[in-house]
Amino acid sequence: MGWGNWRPRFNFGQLKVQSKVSVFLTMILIVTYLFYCLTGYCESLPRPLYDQQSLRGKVHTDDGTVHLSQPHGPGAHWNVSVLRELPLSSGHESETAAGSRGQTAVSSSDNITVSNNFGTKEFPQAIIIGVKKGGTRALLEFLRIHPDVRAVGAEPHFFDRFYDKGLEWYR
Ligand SMILES: Nc1ncnc2c1ncn2[C@@H]1O[C@H](COP(=O)(O)OS(=O)(=O)O)[C@@H](OP(=O)(O)O)[C@H]1O
Repeated sequence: MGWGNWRPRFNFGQLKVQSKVSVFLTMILIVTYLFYCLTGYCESLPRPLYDQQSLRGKVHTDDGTVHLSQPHGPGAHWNVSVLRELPLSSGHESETAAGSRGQTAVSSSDNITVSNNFGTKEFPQAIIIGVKKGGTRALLEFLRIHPDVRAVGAEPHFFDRFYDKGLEWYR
């Protein structure tokens, strides 16, 4: 056993096979990634909301409140839903007025306003109030179809249950 017997033992045939396999696996990964991208699975970021001019401003009220009906009798129950409308921008208005409401709106030349107010905390611009079984849910769902309307998912019960938590909680 001397130094003369030592020789590096490279198995070039095995290396070739391994590199072919790794290239093949990389190709599979790339093809899979492209497939998922093409079928829409890469859309993880929230999309900006496009303000459509023809559908603008139908929900907005001056005092921001909509009263649907009044409760009758003792124990009558109010249903309250909260609506938030996206900026009412008419092309030139968006930068100033929307900005003063803490929202970001960018107006483009073809009258499409891109507004991105994710993460902002604002009070609602309209509140749906109605008795139990008065059909408030149906009204909310119809309004929610409008692309400029954002509404809370469930009834927030701020006025009857969580009023003590204050306006910061409500916002
Ligand atoms: N347009 C119209 N016409 C007649 N009835 C209607 C309408 N829209 C909603 N509804 C009925 O209203 C009931 C639901 O009301 P609410 O959304 O206020 O329900 S809840 O109190 O919040 O649970 C619910 O009634 P029930 O199915 O008897 O529960 C709905 O069917």
